[in-house]
Amino acid sequence: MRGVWTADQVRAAEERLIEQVPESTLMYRAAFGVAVAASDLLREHVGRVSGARVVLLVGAGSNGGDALWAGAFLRRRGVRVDAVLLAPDRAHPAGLAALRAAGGRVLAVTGSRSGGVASAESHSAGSDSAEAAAEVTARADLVVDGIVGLSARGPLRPAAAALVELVTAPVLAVDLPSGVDPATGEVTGPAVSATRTVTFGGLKPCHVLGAGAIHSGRVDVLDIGLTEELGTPELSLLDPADLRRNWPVPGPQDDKYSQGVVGVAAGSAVYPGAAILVTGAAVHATSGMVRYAGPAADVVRDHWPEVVATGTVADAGRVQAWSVGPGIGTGESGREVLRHVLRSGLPACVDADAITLLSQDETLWDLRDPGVPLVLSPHAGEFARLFGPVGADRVASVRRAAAHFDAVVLLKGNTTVIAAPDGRVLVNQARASWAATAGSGDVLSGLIGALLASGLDPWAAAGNAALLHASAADLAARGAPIGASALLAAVPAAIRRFRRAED
Ligand SMILES: NC(=O)C1=CN([C@@H]2O[C@H](COP(=O)(O)OP(=O)(O)OC[C@H]3O[C@@H](n4cnc5c(N)ncnc54)[C@H](O)[C@@H]3O)[C@@H](O)[C@H]2O)[C@H](O)CC1
Ligand SMILES: [K+]
Repeated sequence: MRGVWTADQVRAAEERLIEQVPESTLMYRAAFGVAVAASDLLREHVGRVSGARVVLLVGAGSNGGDALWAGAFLRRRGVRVDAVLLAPDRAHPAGLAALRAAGGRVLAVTGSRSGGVASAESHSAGSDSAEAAAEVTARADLVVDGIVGLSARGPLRPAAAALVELVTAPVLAVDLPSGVDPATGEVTGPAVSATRTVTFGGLKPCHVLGAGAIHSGRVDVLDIGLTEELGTPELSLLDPADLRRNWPVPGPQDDKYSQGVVGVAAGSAVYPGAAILVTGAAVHATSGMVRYAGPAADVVRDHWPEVVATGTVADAGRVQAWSVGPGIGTGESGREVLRHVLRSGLPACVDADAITLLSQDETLWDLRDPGVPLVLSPHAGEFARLFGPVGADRVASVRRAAAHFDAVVLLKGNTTVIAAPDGRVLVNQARASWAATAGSGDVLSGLIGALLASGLDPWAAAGNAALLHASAADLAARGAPIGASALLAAVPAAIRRFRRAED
């Protein structure tokens, strides 16, 4: 599992570390890491380091300081470095002196009320027109983004925004791509699109959430001594090694019952698709047995002969967990199915129509045994019905909902957020949006139900299912749109890939 820490946590860790190590040492370490990454990128994209042109975009804070020091290190490798100071009077003094001493060129740009590069003023520090800054930026082999870091607030100021829009070269972001909200990953205006980001101590929310994850490019975490001081992460990400360790596979002593039998209550005679998809996902996710209960029993049997299918949940037989909801409808028959599942005292993944039913009829909650795990897996619309609009801070909303319902809540989306009632949060950022297709959520329900039946902790069940689901979508799509059936068919290949994956 990889941790993700908030800006406040990082600052607190830095304060503790500074009692042992001078602040400037941390900046050298950070800047040295940035310079190494910049050299790598130059080799990769330009084929050389010495003689290549690097432009540093430098803001008012220590993020700019990191960039300036990195520029000084790069000068020693023969790189031609231009620093564009976006807040010339507040540029990091020691960093600026170091860059100058190393022979770096400095251009100062200040924004005006009307904003933008064209209205920049000159500054005593250098040659200094906004046009000159725009020109060097447009000609750079690599741009180092030191505009803002952890203390970024709101959209980029106009001068920075205008320069960012001119960049065509690969960008190395220092700590995080400027223009992205550090806490939520939200992008509401011009923002740096980094090829690579070098961050310090640990990942921050903007590296893994929403548009921020895309704008960050590849993220390298550099331990400058902070990592030990960071404490409990705010969020976590599952990595392939977690999935490999967690995904249940049969052992020599296992039989079809011992691995956990999953019950599927989904679909209807008129809409059998959900039944087929949820059941199919459960069949592919784990070995053992899947029982289907509902009006689509005949179709399910035709499709998945290995499934034990019955007409009603009451006749389903023994299961260890339920996957309930997709396609059951929001009328009385669906309500009766959900009642049965909630009364059963078994772990359940509650999705789709079952979520709508819960949002319409509060009394359904009373049927639940509070000691038994529940996973709610809404999309944003269902979440809104259940708990109110998600808002910009998805993590905070989902965490509140999980505590409120005393359930694991998995909010689907390009960034899937999975919160446990005790406040733990997992996020899974899909690399592409191929899973945004009808029926894809049904597949996820089946995966979660199967993992619950195998006895996995419900938070881990939901998280592992989300990671596997996104990976199956990528594998199936390979660059072209897919339907949920193709996603479902790719589930075994995705499991195989994780089970073979190296750490
Ligand atoms: N603790 C660590 O991990 C280390 C961090 N380092 C680097 O330091 C920055 C954080 O530095 P800080 O001075 O706190 O803040 P910023 O550089 O992010 O800049 C704040 C500065 O920028 C102005 N500003 C805020 N929002 C905007 C905006 N939208 N547009 C333009 N300007 C903006 C604001 O006025 C402030 O003055 C961290 O990211 C690391 O890169 C260390 O060097 C190593 C240890
Ligand atoms: K930055």
